Amino acid sequence: MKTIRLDNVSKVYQRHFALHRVTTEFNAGQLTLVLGGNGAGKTTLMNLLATLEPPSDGSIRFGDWDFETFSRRGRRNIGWVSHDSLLYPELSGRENLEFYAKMYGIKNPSKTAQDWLERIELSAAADKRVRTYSRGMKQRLSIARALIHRPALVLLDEPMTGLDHRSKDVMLRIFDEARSQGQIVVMITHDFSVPISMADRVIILDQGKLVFHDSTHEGMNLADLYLEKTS
Ligand SMILES: Nc1ncnc2c1ncn2[C@@H]1O[C@H](COP(=O)(O)OP(=O)(O)OP(=O)(O)O)[C@@H](O)[C@H]1O
Repeated sequence: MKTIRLDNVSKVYQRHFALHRVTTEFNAGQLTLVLGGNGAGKTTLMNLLATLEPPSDGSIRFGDWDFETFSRRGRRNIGWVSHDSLLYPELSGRENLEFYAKMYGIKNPSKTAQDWLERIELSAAADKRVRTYSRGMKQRLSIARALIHRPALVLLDEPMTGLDHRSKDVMLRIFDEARSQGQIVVMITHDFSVPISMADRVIILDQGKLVFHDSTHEGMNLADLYLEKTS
């Protein structure tokens, strides 16, 4: 999947526009940061991209597929990191990853799990139960859980909030890898310590409208300014 294209997309809840005529696209090999204050429509946008709910109006195309087809046949191509880690606390980190690898039908689940444990720097704690992990360790494992099947679309809802430096560094490296492997990466953040420069593109939502999108260096600086003003 090379591009996800939104054309005049609106989402209405009880006569309230959570999103209002949003037109934009997300491309393979790009990391897009989605910014905006409370109630701006960020979560609604993620829910539409994850095909959890359809738009009220407008169209979303996932590569060659329309929304309906992608929601029936394409969900396997999504990796989502949200507030729910979807990890099993009584299993070890390794067991969690092996479980998900098997669920996705990955050929060599043990080796794949081990590779991921190394990439997220959790080899030493691999056989401890997840309930004993720190927040940062859980979050790193949760990223590996979401990306283990190499989804074409990676949705990240505030993945960096409250993380220690080491975990942040690991996350940034994993996002970079995802981008260089041609995945479409979309990340919501409220965390103003996330470097804007890590993104290829920034979009800002305000009361459901897309008020800013840019991928140039100057644009990134403007987005930085916006963040300073609104934080
Ligand atoms: N299921 C729903 N039913 C009714 N209204 C909703 C629903 N989901 C979202 N909204 C409304 O749509 C608007 C956008 O909400 P959304 O959660 O997408 O914003 P957000 O940018 O993610 O905000 P936050 O950062 O506070 O989570 C808000 O006014 C919200 O109250």
